[in-house]
Amino acid sequence: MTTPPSGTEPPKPHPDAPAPGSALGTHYSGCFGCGVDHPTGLHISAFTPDGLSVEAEFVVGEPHQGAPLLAHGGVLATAMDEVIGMSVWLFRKPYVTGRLETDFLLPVPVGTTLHLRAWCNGISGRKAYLEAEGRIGAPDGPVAVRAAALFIEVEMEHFARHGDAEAITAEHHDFEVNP
Ligand SMILES: CCCCCCCC/C=C\CCCCCCCC(=O)SCCNC(=O)CCNC(=O)[C@H](O)C(C)(C)COP(=O)(O)OP(=O)(O)OC[C@H]1O[C@@H](n2cnc3c(N)ncnc32)[C@H](O)[C@@H]1OP(=O)(O)O
Repeated sequence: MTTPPSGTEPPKPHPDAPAPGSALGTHYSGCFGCGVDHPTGLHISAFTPDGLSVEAEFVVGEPHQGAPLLAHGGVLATAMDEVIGMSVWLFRKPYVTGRLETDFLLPVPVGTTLHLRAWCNGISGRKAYLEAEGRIGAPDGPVAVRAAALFIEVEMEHFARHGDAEAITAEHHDFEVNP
């Protein structure tokens, strides 16, 4: 379910994608994954090396423990969800997570810098097929976490209808609630 149908072309960068090397801002200041105003969030900040994929570093801290001095798997899955969500936003359409599969290959001690990378394997209709990995200590370090995801394209109205339209217009000035 997270593998693109055969014949799906690899994606090309969107004409409005950020330039290679650009930092990606937060999509919402209150986001648990990337929000700058979130008091206890993961505060993941990322950049795109190529307009198609995303790279970020996440330092595992004491608030992220599951077992003593080891990262909680759900926190690591959140980090994967976040960088995958950032990477699909490069295609300049809103998507939500439909399915997120996570493989935990190595324990991740508190204090570890996880080097995260997310990329898209293909888009077919409303479905985007994505992957991510988290490597310990360096961009070519051992893979501790791997994820595969199916994200589903939605209208911006999805967030207004189910969430807070005013918060969206406050941060996405191009979004009109009643266009
Ligand atoms: C202030 C601004 C805010 C706005 C910012 C916008 C830009 C964002 C930018 C950057 C983001 C960066 C970071 C984000 C990171 C976090 C992402 C998250 O965690 S998102 C939250 C968790 N996910 C949900 O809450 C989804 C809840 N689910 C739903 O709302 C619906 O189920 C939805 C929209 C996913 C699908 O519902 P339907 O009614 O539109 O469509 P149907 O027909 O059910 O599905 C379409 C196709 O997808 C398949 N599908 C759907 N769910 C599936 C699943 N779980 N597994 C497999 N296939 C699935 C279906 O089988 C169908 O396929 P067939 O067209 O028939 O081939």
